Amino acid sequence: MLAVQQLSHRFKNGAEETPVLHDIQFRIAKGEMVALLGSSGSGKSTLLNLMAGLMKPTHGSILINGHAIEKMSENQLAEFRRTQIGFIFQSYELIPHLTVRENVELPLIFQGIKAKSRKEKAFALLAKVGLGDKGEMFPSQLSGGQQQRVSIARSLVTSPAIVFADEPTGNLDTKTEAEIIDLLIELNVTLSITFVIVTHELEVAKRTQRVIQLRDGFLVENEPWAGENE
Ligand SMILES: Nc1ncnc2c1ncn2[C@@H]1O[C@H](COP(=O)(O)OP(=O)(O)OP(=O)(O)O)[C@@H](O)[C@H]1O
Repeated sequence: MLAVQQLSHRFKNGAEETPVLHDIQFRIAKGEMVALLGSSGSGKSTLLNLMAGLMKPTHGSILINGHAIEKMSENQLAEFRRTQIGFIFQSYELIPHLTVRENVELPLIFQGIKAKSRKEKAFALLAKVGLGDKGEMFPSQLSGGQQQRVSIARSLVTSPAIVFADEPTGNLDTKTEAEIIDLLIELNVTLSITFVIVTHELEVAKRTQRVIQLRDGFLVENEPWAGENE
């Protein structure tokens, strides 16, 4: 489903070059839930941006469902991201003047899906994330955990091949964090969604099936998680 092959990346600022990722290699199978773990500055965001096609790597390849995304044109990439990739952000990134339902529908508008079908899909997903009765409220009327549930519903509405979550519980208290991870696990199991969860928290990584760990831009661990899968 996702294959990262001999991936290296360096940032260039004038004459100065900053090597950030070094010969990264791993695979993620369909339906896996993987944590990308590493401390601040280890290269997680850079790797995420490369896997999501937001940047081109200096060297190497990223294949999603057999498509080498670094070879795509900007237009192809934009279309690929819209249809195949879901995103969940630390700060939810909901549009404040749209209702919860309209926020979830938004990715479908860009796909030209008709209003009735959009609404049905949005409500079905809101019910799945436990917000079936909140569709006509505005994001500011919801708690942080509920807003993150909306953003999770939005990430799934296009039925993407893979969902990238960037520190999805970074703004939440411990109890809400556990509830959001519970929800992601449930969605992973019931809908076979492939999730990559970027985190610097070991507690979050421990709940996933597998951890891919970065240290100073090198892969240090890429094994099935041996420990407690609470
Ligand atoms: N545009 C850029 N130009 C130069 N260096 C950069 C650039 N973006 C990131 N870096 C450097 O790359 C390294 C990895 O950064 P990255 O943001 O990928 O780490 P991270 O693990 O996501 O950290 P955090 O958890 O703090 O977000 C850091 O040393 C950072 O300073």
